[in-house]
Amino acid sequence: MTTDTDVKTDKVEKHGFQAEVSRLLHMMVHSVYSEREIFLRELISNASDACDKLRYEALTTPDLLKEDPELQVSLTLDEKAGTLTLSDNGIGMSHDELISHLGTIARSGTSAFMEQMAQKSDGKDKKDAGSMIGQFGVGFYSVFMVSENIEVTSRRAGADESWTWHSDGIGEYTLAPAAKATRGTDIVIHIKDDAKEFLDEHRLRNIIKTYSDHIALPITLVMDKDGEQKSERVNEGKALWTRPKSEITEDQYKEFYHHVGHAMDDPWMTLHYKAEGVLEYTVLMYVPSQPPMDLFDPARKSRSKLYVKRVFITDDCEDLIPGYLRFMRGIVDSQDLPLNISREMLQNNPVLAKIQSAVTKKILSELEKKAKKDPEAYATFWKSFGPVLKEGIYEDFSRRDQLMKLARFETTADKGLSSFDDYIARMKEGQETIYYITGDNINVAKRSPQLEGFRAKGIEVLYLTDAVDDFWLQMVPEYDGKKFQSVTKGVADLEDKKGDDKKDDEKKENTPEIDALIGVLKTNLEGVVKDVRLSNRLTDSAVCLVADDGDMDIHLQRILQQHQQLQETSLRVLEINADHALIKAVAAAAAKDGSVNALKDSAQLLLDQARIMEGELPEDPTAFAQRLSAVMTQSLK
Ligand SMILES: Nc1ncnc2c1ncn2[C@@H]1O[C@H](COP(=O)(O)OP(=O)(O)OP(=O)(O)O)[C@@H](O)[C@H]1O
Repeated sequence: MTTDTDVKTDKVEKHGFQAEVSRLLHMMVHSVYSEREIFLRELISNASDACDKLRYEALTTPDLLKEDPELQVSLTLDEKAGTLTLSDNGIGMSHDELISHLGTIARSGTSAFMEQMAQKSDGKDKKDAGSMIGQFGVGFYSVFMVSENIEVTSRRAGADESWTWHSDGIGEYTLAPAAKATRGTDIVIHIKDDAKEFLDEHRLRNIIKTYSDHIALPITLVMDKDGEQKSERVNEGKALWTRPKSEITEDQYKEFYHHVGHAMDDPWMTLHYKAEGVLEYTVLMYVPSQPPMDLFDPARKSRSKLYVKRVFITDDCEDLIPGYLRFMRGIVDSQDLPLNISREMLQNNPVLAKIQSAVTKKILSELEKKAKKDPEAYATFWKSFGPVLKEGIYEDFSRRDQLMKLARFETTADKGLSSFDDYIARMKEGQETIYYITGDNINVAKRSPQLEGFRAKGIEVLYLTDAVDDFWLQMVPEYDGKKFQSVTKGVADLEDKKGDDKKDDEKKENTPEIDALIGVLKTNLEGVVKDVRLSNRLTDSAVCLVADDGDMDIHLQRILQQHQQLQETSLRVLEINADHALIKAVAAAAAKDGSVNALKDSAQLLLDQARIMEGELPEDPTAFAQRLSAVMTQSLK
C-alpha cells in the first residue's frame, strides 16, 4: 500500500502514515496503558523474526550469511544521550519495505479494531482503550508509547544501499539514504522524559529476561561502564520447544505464545510434546483464550509456524494444520523434512501430510480430555472456536466422529451447552430422531412457531445457529444411529410421542370445515405454496411454513438465495393449526358457498403471516398493508 502524501526532496523523502496508522499512533499516545514495557518485547520479537527469515533465505542463498554468520540481537543503552538502540543482523528492510511495513497496517480486522478503539479513547474509557492495545498487539508502533522519536536504519540482506526511516509518530515520517555497513536493522529510540525508567540497566535486564528468554537467539545488553563498553548476554538463547517440559515455567510458555502467536491474551491450552518413531517432530501449540481477529477471514489461513531442525521455514503453510484448527498458534519442528525444502515443495508433501494428521488427532484428543475434565472451561472455548471447529465436521471425513463428539449446542431444554450424547441421554421414550432447528441466531430460532408442538410435548430440539451447521447437516445424516430431522421440514411425527400433557396426545382429525378451508387455500395459493395441510407442530400460532420432505430446509434455502447460489427454489408447505381461533373462524367461512373468491384476501394474509414469522417480508408489502387495513376496518365497524 502506498501512502497519500509522498514528497521527494534532495533524497530525503517525506511520507504520510496510512490513516489507520495515524489513528493508532494518536490513540496509543493518548490512552492509559500501564504495560509500556511491551514495546521491547515487540521489537525483540520482530528482530528474532527477521533473523529467522534470513536463515531461511540463506538456505538457498548461503552468501547472504557469509560475512556475518552469527545471528544475534543487541540492545545498547546510552544514558547520556537518552537512547536505547536495538540492533539485529537479520533480513533487514529495503526502501519499499520500510514504507510498507512501517507506514501501514496490513492485518485484517484493523479497521474494525480502530473503530472500537476510537470510541473508547475519545470518551471516558481511556483505560479500556489501553487494555485493547494489549489485546491487539500493535507491534512496532508500540515504541511510540515511550519515545520522542525514533530512527530505523536498515539494510536488506544482499543489497548495497541502506535507508534511515525517521519519525516522531505524528502524521508523517521521512526516509533518507544511509551508510550502514552491514546487513540488518538498527532502531534508535529517543526515550521520552516520562519513560526514563527504560534507561535503567536493571529494569532492561529484567524486561528482556521476562519477555524474551524463549527467543532462540543470543540477546546482549551493551552498556557504558566507567568509560568502557561492556556487553552481557541476557537470555539463554535456546529455542523453547527444544527444552524439557520440566524446565519451562508457565510464564515462559506464555511469553513464547505471545511471540509466536503475535497475541496478547493468555493461552487457554498449551500442548508441548515430542513425537518419536517413524517420524520425529516437536510440537508446541496453543489454543488462544480470545478469538484472533482474522478468525473468520475467508482465506482461513493458519498462522502456525513450520520449522525444520530448528530453522524457521514458513508461517504460511496450508498443509501443516487443517483450516478448521486455524485458531491454533505455535510451531511444529520436523526432523525428517529436508532443510532446503521450498514452500512450493511443501504442497502435497507426504511427510507433512502424516505430521498434519497426527498433530490434528492429538489436538482433538487433548480437547476431548479438556471437555471431560472441565466442561465449564470447555464451554468458554466452544463459544469462541466451536463455529470454526464445526467446519471440520463438514470437510474432514476422517475426523468426523471425533469432531462430532466435541461439538456442543444450546437446546430448547435450556441446560447450557450439550453434546449429542447429552441430548441422546435425555431423549424421550420411543424417540429415535435428533430434532434440530437452524437459524441466523438463537433468539430468532427460539421464536420459531415450528417449535411449538415439540415444546408442548417436552421434546428437546437442538438450536443449530452457525452458518456452517446448515452445511454439515447435508453431509451427516445421523449420529449414533439416530437420524437428524429438521423441525421445519416434512410432517412433524409428533402424534405417537407421549406428551407431558394428555390433551396434546389426541390425534388431530380433519373436520369438514377444515377440509373446506384446505381446499380454499390450495386454490387461492396455487403456484405460491406447494401444499396446504393440517399441522401437528403448532399450538399457539395459526400458521407456519415448512419445507416438504424431499426439499431443502428453509434456512439453508434462504442462505443460498442470499448468496445467489441457488438457481431454483422449492415452494414451501403451509401448515394450519386447527385449534386456533382464527383458523376455526376462517374454516367456518370456507364451508359456505363461493368461499374461494370471498376468502382470497384471507388466504393471502395467512400466508403473509407465516412469512413474517419466518423473518421474511410478505411477497407484496403494499398489498399486505391494504388487506390488513381492510380487515381491521371491517372488524372495527
Ligand atoms: N527488525 C526488523 N527487521 C526486519 N523487518 C522488520 C523488523 N521490524 C519490523 N519489521 C517488519 O515490519 C513489519 C511490521 O512489524 P509490526 O511489529 O508492526 O507487526 P508484525 O510483527 O507483523 O505483527 P504484530 O503487530 O502482531 O507484532 C514486520 O512484519 C516485519 O516485516
